[in-house]
Amino acid sequence: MPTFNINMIFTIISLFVNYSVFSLLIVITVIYVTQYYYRYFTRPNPLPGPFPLPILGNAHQRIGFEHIDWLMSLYKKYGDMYEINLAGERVIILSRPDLIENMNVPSSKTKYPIRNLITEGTMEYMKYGASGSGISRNTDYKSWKYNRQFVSQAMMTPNFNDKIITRTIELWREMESYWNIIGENKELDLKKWMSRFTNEIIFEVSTGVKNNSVASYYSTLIPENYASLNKKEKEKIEETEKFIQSLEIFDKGLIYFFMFNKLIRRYVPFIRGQINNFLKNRDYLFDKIYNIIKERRVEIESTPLDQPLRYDMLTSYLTANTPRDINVTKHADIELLRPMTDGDVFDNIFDSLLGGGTMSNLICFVIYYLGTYPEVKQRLRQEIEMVLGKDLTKPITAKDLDELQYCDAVIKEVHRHHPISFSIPRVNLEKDEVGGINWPEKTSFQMHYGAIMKNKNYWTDPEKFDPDRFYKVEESDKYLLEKQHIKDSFTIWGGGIRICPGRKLAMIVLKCLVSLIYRKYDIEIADVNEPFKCRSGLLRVCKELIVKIKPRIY
Ligand code: HEM
Repeated sequence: MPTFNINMIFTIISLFVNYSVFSLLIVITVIYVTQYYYRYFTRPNPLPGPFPLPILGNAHQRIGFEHIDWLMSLYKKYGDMYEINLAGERVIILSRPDLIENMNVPSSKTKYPIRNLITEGTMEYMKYGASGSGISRNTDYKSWKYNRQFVSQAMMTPNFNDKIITRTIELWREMESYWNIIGENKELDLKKWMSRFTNEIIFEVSTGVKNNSVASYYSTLIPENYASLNKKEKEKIEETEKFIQSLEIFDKGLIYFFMFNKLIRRYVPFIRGQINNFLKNRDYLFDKIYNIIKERRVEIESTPLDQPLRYDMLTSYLTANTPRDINVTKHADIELLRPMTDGDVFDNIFDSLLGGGTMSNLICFVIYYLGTYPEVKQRLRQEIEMVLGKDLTKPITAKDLDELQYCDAVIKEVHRHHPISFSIPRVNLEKDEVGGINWPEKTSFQMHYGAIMKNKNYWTDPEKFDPDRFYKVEESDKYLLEKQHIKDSFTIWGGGIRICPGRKLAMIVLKCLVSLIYRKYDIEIADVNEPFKCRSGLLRVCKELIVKIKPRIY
């Protein structure tokens, strides 16, 4: 079957010059559709999956579903290995541990060093070049490695864990003081508080600047306080709030650029409106972050050489491989010795800010589950008391956090049951065999953990919520399947060389905050009969969590 190029289209147009535009459109459509289905029916390694439409692929079948539920319903219909087509890209969905074992190899020799190909949608939304930059969407191994070393290094700086713990405790005390003023009988949207909390921590770690997002949010809730502020203070609060909201809007927009191709994004009326709003929001957000970078660059340049620079990720990126370099570890690889481009610095900071948002969702999920499983909350409290003692003011240490093993198990079980990262992409840069089939290089796969983490062949009674399946498993015979399979069938952070570099930081903040809250307070879900308000695009996020916070009765 020949491919139709522009000359042939002109020839066809000249043939039909006497016909109406309408007839011409019909002919072009027939040619396009025939060619589309010719390609579809002759594709290599056809797999079961929903039947696609030209231009739309399978996007129309997803309408009315959350992404996580759509993938799950297709899994139930088509099995462990099926294919979908979104924005013109064929994606193979894998829902069994043995199908994905090659994808999480923690070695530079992995055939799967990248997550996604840079699509035309990613290029538009992220304003990327062909290989991306920074870390998470980078498709060039050397450039990814170069960027990743700085994030890994930041997490390894001396006292990093202690600093995060101290900052989490400080910010918790501040947030607690606001909650106490608001009073125990008021309903709060915990999701809003948690996004500000995690954003403030991650913003400070990444940029070295305090953005006071918790205090700003509090001010917006108390009209008398807000009214007493001067114009400049109000503007600052509004700006901080706008920034947090725009990160959430950006996140929400991602799926549109993965699902719909340019034609749909540009010309389908309802979608076009949404896309324009997402792009406007993106421009605001990117400008804000670029300005932060520019300002810090000027500060560094105007700091005399004999004065030390403070340590934060942004300063580490801006000074990398320059005479002002504050990084302790230097690489021997000559190609890793260049200063960072603005694009790299931007993407690395942006990745961290998005990671902060993810943390707030997992905290909300944990709090929701603890609110609905009182016996689990009770056991968690016993552990917190055992590890931290009865003095409610005693600061938490890194050693305490290590000992909070049941807390660890609760977080894991919440994520198994209600995952944020339910489907993690991988692309092979070399041919590989998956499921007994040979796949050419640059095939897009998704490791469908949403299904893997609920598969009865790997999990005992998988629908049951029970943190014990992660707690001292080796010491009991209750969860034999888990004993054998957890390593390959569970994840929060992904795996292999692209595993989340923020996982240690996220676990510290999560465990710290859970202990600080539950040792002193009770969180009641306002309406336990209401479904948990979440949505899912590429990740599952909490939309709202209305609670009442009450001091604990001993
Ligand atoms: C509860 C919070 C978080 C969850 C559930 C989470 C989850 C994930 C997952 C599943 C991946 C993909 C890994 C893979 O492909 O195998 C990832 C990648 C990544 N995460 Fe996180 N993350 C969280 C917090 C953070 C934080 C706080 C940061 C910032 C410091 C961060 C920075 C990143 C980056 C930069 C990547 C890309 C890594 C690469 O491509 O090399 N994440 N995360």
